[in-house]
Amino acid sequence: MLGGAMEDLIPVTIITGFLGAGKTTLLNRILTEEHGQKIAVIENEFGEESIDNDLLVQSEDEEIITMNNGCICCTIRGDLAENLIRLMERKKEGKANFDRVIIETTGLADPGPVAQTFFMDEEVAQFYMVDGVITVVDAVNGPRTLDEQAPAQAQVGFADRILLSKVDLVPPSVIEDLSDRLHHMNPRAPIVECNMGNVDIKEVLDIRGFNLDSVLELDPDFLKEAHEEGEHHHHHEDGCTCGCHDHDHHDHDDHCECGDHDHDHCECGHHHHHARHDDEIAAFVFESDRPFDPARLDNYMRTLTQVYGPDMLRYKGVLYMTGTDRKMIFQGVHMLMAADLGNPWGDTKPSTKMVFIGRRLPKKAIMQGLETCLA
Ligand SMILES: Nc1nc2c(ncn2[C@@H]2O[C@H](COP(=O)(O)OP(=O)(O)OP(=O)(O)O)[C@@H](O)[C@H]2O)c(=O)[nH]1
Repeated sequence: MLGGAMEDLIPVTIITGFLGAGKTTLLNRILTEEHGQKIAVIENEFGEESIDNDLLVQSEDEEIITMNNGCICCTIRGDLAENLIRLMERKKEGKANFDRVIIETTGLADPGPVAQTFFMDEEVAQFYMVDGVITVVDAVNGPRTLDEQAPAQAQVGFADRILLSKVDLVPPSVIEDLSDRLHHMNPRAPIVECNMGNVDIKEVLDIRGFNLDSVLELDPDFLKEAHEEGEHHHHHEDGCTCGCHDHDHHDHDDHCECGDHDHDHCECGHHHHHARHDDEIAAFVFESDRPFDPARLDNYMRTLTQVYGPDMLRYKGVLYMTGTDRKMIFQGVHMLMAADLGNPWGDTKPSTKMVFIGRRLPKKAIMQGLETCLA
């Protein structure tokens, strides 16, 4: 189960970001700041020599475990669980003193399986909870990395917070474009600029990204664009002349045949917000004023995750359901889902808002599928 945010669980922050993005710089900054927290660090890197370990400032209070015989998102995932358990045993024996853990992944790691360790491994889940996934995106190399590297995209899709590093090295227009792009890939994650890892600690620790109680905050502009785009589809189908026969995929650019890959200037005259980059990872939002039928939704979500789970990075929603006057808070990571009753709707008009972040998900089919679950 996700989100069993019990007070005595040790919060774990997962720092990801592509090679050279600035993860170690950020981590060093956190470790040197006066925040009064005792932090254990798990460093994962490739290669036999632990280089980053030497780069990390070390004080006597810190536990630093280096895992350099493989990648914790794949080959040595079991070792991560083992290390976490060993760390907890040492804490119990009074040999290690920490009240939170930070994991720095390799630049190529997919944070999904790393986060899943905390839900799938029962022993680990007994002691630890994921607080959040922080993804560092480099403003200098980020745009190219996102174009070329699937793991970099997954890291963005998975993030609870995106930290933009090296903003000191690029003009504001680059930051603006990159932020815009990241926001469309993952509207859930606030984007925070950080220079040499310099960021308010509150943006990194205790963000409760996996907490079921946390509200779903989506930028109204993103929602507005999502609506406009929906309207556009209908309009488009009525008589578009751009020659693109697969309008459902227009926003993802998958099968667009209009031949214009810079859709900002697509000659069909329409404005394609999402298609500026052929990003594998994208987000969409489902909204409705009608309540869901719980059994139908449960059934549908199970089927959906069975088929598309590997490509469903993060999904979250505040749901309007029949049979209760309370909000249903729902979220998932790949195949794992969890739902919990939240506060009563009270004076607010009940409505559903769900966001899906994934790898080339069939947006139209999922929207239609969800529609059939409405009462
Ligand atoms: N100018 C500038 N340089 C930065 C910033 N953040 C990091 N760097 C530099 O970028 C380089 C890479 O930073 P690291 O923190 O080692 O990056 P990393 O993500 O840990 O790299 P890997 O462990 O190789 O994946 C270093 O030389 C840093 O000093 C920043 O905000 N501005």
